[in-house]
Amino acid sequence: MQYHPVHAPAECHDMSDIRKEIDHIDYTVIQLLSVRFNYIKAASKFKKSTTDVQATERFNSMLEKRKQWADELGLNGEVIRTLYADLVKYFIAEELKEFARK
Ligand SMILES: O=C(O)C(=O)C[C@]1(C(=O)O)C=C[C@@H](O)C=C1
Repeated sequence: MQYHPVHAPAECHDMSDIRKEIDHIDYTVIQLLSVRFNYIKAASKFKKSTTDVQATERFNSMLEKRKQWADELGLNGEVIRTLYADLVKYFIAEELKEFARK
């Protein structure tokens, strides 16, 4: 992902600069989560059962990959894994609602 900061971390003059960047980063992350959510809702079209919606094998491999990516990028992989597990459980609940509507 390309993120274009106004100030790089080392160029921030004060906490206001720091917090503006943090707000901008988090808004970008949440925008992308909302884009991700649209794909989740579209996924239910291709699923034949609630077991397909839950896709446990993909759920587990997807979490492992995020953990690996996080570790490679200097974050705590376990923390990111837990964060994604919580997030995607919410997405699965929404996908199940979408599946029930079709
Ligand atoms: O890959 C799928 O089958 C999806 O529905 C997407 C997704 C995800 O959010 O990444 C959601 C539910 C499944 O548990 C696995 C993955």
